Amino acid sequence: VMDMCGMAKQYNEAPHVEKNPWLATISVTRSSGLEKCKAAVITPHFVLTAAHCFNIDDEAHQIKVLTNDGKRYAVTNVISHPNYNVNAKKPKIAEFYDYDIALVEIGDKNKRTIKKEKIEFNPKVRPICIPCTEGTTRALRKKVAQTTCDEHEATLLKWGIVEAFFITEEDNELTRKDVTIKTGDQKPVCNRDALKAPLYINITDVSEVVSDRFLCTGGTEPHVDAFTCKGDSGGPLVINHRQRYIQVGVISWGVANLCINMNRASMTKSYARDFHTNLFKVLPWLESRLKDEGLSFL
Ligand SMILES: CO[C@H]1CCN(Cc2c(C)cc(C)c3[nH]ccc23)[C@H](CO)C1
Repeated sequence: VMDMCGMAKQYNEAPHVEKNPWLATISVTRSSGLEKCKAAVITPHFVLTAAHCFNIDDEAHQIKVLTNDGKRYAVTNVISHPNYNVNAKKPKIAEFYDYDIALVEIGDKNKRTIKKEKIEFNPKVRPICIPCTEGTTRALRKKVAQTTCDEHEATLLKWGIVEAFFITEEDNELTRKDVTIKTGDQKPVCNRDALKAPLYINITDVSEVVSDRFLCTGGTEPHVDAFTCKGDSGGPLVINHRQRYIQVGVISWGVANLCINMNRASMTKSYARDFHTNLFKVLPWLESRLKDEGLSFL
C-alpha cells in the first residue's frame, strides 16, 4: 500500500520543508530562458502541476523536478489534461485556463535502467493526499469500505467559506499563505472579479472564462486572503483536516499580478482573486493516468 499521504511535521520549530514535504519545483529550460512552476508530490513516479507551465514544443529532457531534499529528477513524460488548450477561445479570449492541470512522470527513459528512477521519500519529501483515494479516506478518519467520493467532497468543500492554504517560497523559505475557498453564495461574487483581469476586460459573461472546473479564492471578504504570483502556478491548494493534508486544487491563474519577480505587494486588492483547477472535477482523468500507482481510487 502507498505510504500514508498528507503527513507532515507539526511542531513549531520544524523546518519548513518538513512541514510542507510535498512541495516540488518544476524547471523548464528553454532557449528563451528558464521557466519555473510549483508542483505537489503525489506518488513516487508523479507530481501534479498546471498544464500552462509547459509549451507544446517542450521536451521531457528540458524539464526537471526538484524536491525539498535538493534532489533533481529527470522527467519521462508530461501528461496535460486533454481538454486544456490556452488558445481555445482566441482571439476573443487571449488565454483560456480551463482544465489547467498536468501530471509529470519521473524517470529517465534514456537510461537503460530496468526500474524507473522514482522519488525517494524522507522527512523532507512526502506525498500529499488527493481526493477520492483510499489514502484520503484514512486521512479523513472515515471507514474505508463505506466512504464515497461524494462524502470526500462534502467533507472537504463544504458549502460556504472553506479555509485552505497554498505554499510559496519567500527568501528561499517555504511559507503557507492562507486563503478561503468561496463555495457558497460568495462563489459568483468571487468568480465575477475574473473580468477585472487585463485580458478579460471586454468579456461580459464570466462563465466564458471561469468554467465549473475552478475553485475561487482571494479578495478581502470574509478575511483578507493571500494572493498568488505567477511563480506559484501549479502549486497545490491544500486543506488541513485535523493535521492531515489534502490537495483540492492546482493553482492556475490570478486576476492581478501583484508581484514583481515574486516580490509580493504589501497590500492586496478586493478583486485580487485566484483560480485553481478543482481536483474533484478531473477525477476520471486523474484515475486513468494514475491507475498503476497504488492509490486505490474510490
Ligand atoms: C486572464 O489574464 C491574466 C491571466 C493570469 N495572469 C498571470 C498569472 C498566471 C499566468 C498565473 C498565476 C498563478 C497568477 N497569479 C497572479 C497572476 C497570475 C495575468 C494577470 O496578471 C493575466
